[in-house]
Amino acid sequence: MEINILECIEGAKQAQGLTVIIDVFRAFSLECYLFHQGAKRIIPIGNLNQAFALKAEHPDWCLFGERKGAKVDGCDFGNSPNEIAHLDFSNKTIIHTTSAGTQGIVNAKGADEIVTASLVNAKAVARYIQQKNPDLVSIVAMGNQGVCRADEDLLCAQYIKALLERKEFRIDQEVEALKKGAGAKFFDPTNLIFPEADFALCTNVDHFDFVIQVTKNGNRAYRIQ
Ligand SMILES: O=C(O)[C@H](CS(=O)(=O)O)OP(=O)(O)O
Repeated sequence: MEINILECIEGAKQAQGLTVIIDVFRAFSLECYLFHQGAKRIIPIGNLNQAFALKAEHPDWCLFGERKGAKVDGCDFGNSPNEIAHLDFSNKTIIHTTSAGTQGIVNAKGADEIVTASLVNAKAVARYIQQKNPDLVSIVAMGNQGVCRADEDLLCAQYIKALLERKEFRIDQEVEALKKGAGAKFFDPTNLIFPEADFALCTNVDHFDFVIQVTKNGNRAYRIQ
């Protein structure tokens, strides 16, 4: 099995084989919580206008929209797992558009198959890949706004690669280090966009035992396994 780590939207464009699109802070952590809280399916969207048009056609669907970390005006929710904690999304269809995560999905046009990942379901994703045993795996760390490196996404990519290669990886230590690095924004009292509680929710390593798979045409995501 050949495993390549790629980064950002440009990396997603190059991805081939079984492709893992990673966004730890916060898109694909949020999606795990949404499925855990009952969501039926998620529609990943790149373009905001398209997301609003879909919501207008289906007013009962929930629209989650984020740009530069902030909730987009007119959306039902932003990108924060804390914002939706304890809400019931049973049987709901979710429209999700974000700066980085969903951009990765819509740009991974060369992928044979797409699954998303974050620290909260990394081990489940590695197990899924091991079961499928593809020749080629592309792991894409989506980064900040899809254009520059985010340490938490690269960390998750390296963790999944280490699991696939059965190598030791000190994930707890690395997550702790994020508090003073890429995750410091969650602890900055002047920052009103990233709630502190999101850090713990997004770094709850291997909390979920399921995988999120995107359909071949890239326009629906479902919880599998
Ligand atoms: O909402 C988020 O946490 C991020 C913001 S940024 O674009 O990465 O700075 O969006 P996401 O698409 O979840 O990475």
